[in-house]
Amino acid sequence: MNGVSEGLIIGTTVGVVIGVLLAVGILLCMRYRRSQAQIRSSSSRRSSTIPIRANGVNTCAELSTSTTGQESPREFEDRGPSLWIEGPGRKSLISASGIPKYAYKELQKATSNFTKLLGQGAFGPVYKADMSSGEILAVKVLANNSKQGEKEFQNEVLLLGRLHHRNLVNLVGYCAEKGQHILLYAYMPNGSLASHLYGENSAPLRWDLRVNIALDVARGLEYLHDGAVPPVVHRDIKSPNILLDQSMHARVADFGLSREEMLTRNGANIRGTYGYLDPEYVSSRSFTKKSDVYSYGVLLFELIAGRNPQQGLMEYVELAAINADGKTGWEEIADSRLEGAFDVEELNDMAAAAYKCVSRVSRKRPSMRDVVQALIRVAKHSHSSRNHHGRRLPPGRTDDESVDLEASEDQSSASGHQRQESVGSVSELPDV
Ligand SMILES: Nc1ncnc2c1ncn2[C@@H]1O[C@H](COP(=O)(O)OP(=O)(O)OP(=O)(O)O)[C@@H](O)[C@H]1O
Repeated sequence: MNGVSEGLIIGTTVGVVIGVLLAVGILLCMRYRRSQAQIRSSSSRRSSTIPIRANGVNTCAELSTSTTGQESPREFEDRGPSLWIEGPGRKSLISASGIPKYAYKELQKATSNFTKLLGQGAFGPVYKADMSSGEILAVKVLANNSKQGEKEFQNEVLLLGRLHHRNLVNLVGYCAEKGQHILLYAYMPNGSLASHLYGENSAPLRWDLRVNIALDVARGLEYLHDGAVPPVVHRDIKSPNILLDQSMHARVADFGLSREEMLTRNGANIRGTYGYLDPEYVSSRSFTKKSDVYSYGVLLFELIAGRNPQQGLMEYVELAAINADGKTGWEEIADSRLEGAFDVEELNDMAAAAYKCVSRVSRKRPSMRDVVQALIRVAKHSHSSRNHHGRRLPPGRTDDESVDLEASEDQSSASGHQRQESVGSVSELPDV
């Protein structure tokens, strides 16, 4: 009898424990579901505050899983539907496709009432902002008088919220208050490539840094052309739009913003910057990825020659091309500030790639994917000769690039591209 009552007690206790555990489990499950639903509705409320306007090539609906996008939103999304970020005095919910909205007052304080001017661009002034969280941002206030301000704002907020790459100046927030349209970007402490190439107070850029910058920009553009779906055409690649971060990595800025149209002498409207404009675009008015490739070729020649188009860069290039057969002999246009400290083979390979990019016939220009592969080989050569002659890594730049270069090579061979190992492999680019 004793045995029976003991069994009854044990059975009842086990039953009660299981019941309690089940009840707690169900409760936790319900709370979790409710919090997920709240997050979802809150994030969709936030997304709906972002003005959306699908508008041709400069709009991006979704990103592909392209291997070129090291920081692709797909990766971001895979970590969960949304992330919370917290800073002193504010709490923002970031949805996978959205970006945080900042209060005008907060920006007013961080920019000392919009007095810390970094510079003035075609879209309006850019200020440095010291946020209370300790973050430093660049705040671009879109000019009120800009006819296209609203459209550009809508384009960029929507587009940049979805584009993430380490070679792009990523949008980190926006503000739409008091009739103002403001874009917030990561602050690039080393300024623009133009300021390094042409600034009187800047030390000359070393050759190995120029090679790295060329590859960084090519990767940023490759991501825009081949990683974004639908593809994004930049339309204004030039040295002032290439910014350098704290490690001297280059990042492409100002994409998604459509510049005010310029009037040509014959009265027709074109967009972009003189000297970088694809001649085919000027005659056909049709801007394509290959028009970006042309502007990128001009930028490569800027890196080589230390001159900009306003200083007669392309005339200089055409003169040199007469002697250079397109592949060798480019050293005669090398920037005098380099004082001969460059590898002739690397310079010729970079110039040969640049020359193909600036072909007058767009279909003869390489894709950015091909340019990246050619520049990887130049950069690899540059890295290995630096290692051979003792390490001379730029300040802040680590040797992890060599790992990156390997990874990208693997990707190209995985996708069936057969590449030869010599530096002279730019010959694989289409002939001009
Ligand atoms: N994220 C940033 N970090 C640091 N400085 C920046 C940043 N964005 C812009 N700047 C600086 O602010 C100034 C204005 O930049 P903006 O991009 O508006 O115009 P721009 O590229 O000089 O000219 P344009 O608008 O004609 O292309 C430039 O000196 C630029 O280097």
